[in-house]
Amino acid sequence: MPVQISPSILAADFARLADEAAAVPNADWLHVDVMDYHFVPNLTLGLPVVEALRKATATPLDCHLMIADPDRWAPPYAEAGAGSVTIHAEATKAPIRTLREIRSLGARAGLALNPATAVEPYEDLLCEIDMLLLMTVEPGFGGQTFLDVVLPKVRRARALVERHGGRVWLQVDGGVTAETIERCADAGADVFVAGSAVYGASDPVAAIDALRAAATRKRA
Ligand SMILES: O=C(CO)[C@H](O)[C@H](O)COP(=O)(O)O
Ligand SMILES: [Co+2]
Repeated sequence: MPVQISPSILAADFARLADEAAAVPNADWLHVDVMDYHFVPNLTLGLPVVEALRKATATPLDCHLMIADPDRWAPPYAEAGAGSVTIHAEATKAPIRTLREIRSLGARAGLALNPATAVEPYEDLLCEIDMLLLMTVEPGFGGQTFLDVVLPKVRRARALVERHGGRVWLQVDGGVTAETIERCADAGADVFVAGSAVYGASDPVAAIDALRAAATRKRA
């Protein structure tokens, strides 16, 4: 699978979201961080903004739900037209039911793991998901420092994914820069979220090209 880059609008100007989406035409996805003050100590945006963004851009939306009770709140994001909906393993009480519902509504289903959550207990769920998201910062805020301590888990996750046919995408999120992306790609990630490294750059298009080139070099 070719490298994919998913710029996080968490680092964009929330007053100009349609323009900010248009500023990254070379992005594969637009990463939308939904936070609720409960699962994480921050509040961002929700369904109405996702619905509005869906109409404002042709780039598929990669919704990362950092919310309590995703079993109740995740399916509407798929109904709203998100291309991918990711729920946290630490928050769901019925992952299989919720992941199946997301898929049945036409979206790709993702499962996210916090930095300290082991991947091995979720091996049997790989057949229920299209993407595994490994957080490389503690969730809640953009602009944090990449946690190298997660890299061995990325390698173990890649091995598990390959053992199950290699179909599941492996996403890393948090502190991904032109420098840290190489280590992530080397460990086996193939979908890269980048907020500050894209929207904090003077030229977001060039920043995406540079991230993609660095990751592709390492995966080759
Ligand atoms: O899920 C997230 C934080 O919880 C964000 O997607 C992530 O932090 C991206 O921002 P940056 O690239 O600036 O770290
Ligand atoms: Co995110």
